[in-house]
Amino acid sequence: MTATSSPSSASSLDGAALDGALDGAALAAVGLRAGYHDGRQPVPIVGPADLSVHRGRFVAVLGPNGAGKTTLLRTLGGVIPPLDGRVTATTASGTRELTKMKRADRATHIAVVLTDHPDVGLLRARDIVAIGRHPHTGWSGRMTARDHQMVDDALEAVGATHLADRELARLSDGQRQRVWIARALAQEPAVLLLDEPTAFLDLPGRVEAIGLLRRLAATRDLAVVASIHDLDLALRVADTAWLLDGSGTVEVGAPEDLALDGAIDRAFGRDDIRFDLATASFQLPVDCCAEVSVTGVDGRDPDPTRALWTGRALARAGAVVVDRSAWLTVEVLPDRWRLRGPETVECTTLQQLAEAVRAAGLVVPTGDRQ
Ligand SMILES: Nc1ncnc2c1ncn2[C@@H]1O[C@H](COP(=O)(O)OP(=O)(O)OP(=O)(O)O)[C@@H](O)[C@H]1O
Repeated sequence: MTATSSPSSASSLDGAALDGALDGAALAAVGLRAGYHDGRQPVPIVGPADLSVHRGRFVAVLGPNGAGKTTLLRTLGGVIPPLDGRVTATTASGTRELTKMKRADRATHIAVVLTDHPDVGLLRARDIVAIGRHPHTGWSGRMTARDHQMVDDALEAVGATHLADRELARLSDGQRQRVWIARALAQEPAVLLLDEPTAFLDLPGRVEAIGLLRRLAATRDLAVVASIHDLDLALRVADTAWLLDGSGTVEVGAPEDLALDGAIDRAFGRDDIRFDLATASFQLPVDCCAEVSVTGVDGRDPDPTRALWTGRALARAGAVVVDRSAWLTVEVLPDRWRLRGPETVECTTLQQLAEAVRAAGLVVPTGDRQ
């Protein structure tokens, strides 16, 4: 894992160091400090950080509320200038600093999808996507056959061809999000930056949106960088995570490395809510009232899927599953559960099992729970 909180800043970097740091990245930041101005006073939120993303890769920007994800993405997209350091783009014509690129040139390399979309009145989806062609159409704004083809292509890439002639205002949140992504694709960028692309979507919609971004990264050779609040989803699909902990530090690494290293828990965990490595999820605190061993038929290993959901129901009931023999045993059978304790209880649902464990666990004096 690369911790990127090094105190280097752009002022201390010469050209060679900069080139070394880029290493062919489609977008890179060296010694970057991102933040805002309070009057004339700069207020750094993120950095100093060295970051880079290559084409074909999917980076998830993670961190708790207010950690600076939006500020970082806006800075990387050239929407706001860095407080310090450099953001550079590597195109076919070489590596250039973002702040020195013409706006149209930047727009053909980097497309940004933020959360605050403009009010587009009665424009149809196709009209919105066509706006993405502006960096290519020049001052006349006249669309060629190729431009129209690119609009169709972008709509198709996000699965929104059937929405082309619908007014944006009449689409669902998920459909609208697809159109905004299509507009960004119509720019034919190498880098796609998205701020919370799954906001307002239901769970299947979020899975679908993240799947789409991952597919776009692979099939269109795009460098995709997206801030995502769905930690579980992000940890599963991102090639790399940029983890912001709110102190300015950005930890960079494979999601699994960041999890094992404890960085995810450090960034998100609170006194009573911890990131549990065994389940890759946040665990709510429960008052443990009983230890339970879980077995399959005749003491054999249980079916892993049924055991997983059994463990969840037991945890909710305040029981902790242990690997040794315990005062309570749950036998996971193909069609039911058998709880052995002070008495044996047959349960046909996990709801019944949870209730039975609660009842059994509560009568055990703490000192007797070995
Ligand atoms: N222009 C600004 N003026 C004042 N404060 C700002 C400005 N821009 C950002 N901030 C502050 O910087 C911090 C980081 O904001 P940012 O929106 O980047 O966080 P975030 O990680 O995207 O949060 P969330 O997950 O809630 O969207 C916040 O405390 C925010 O209030």
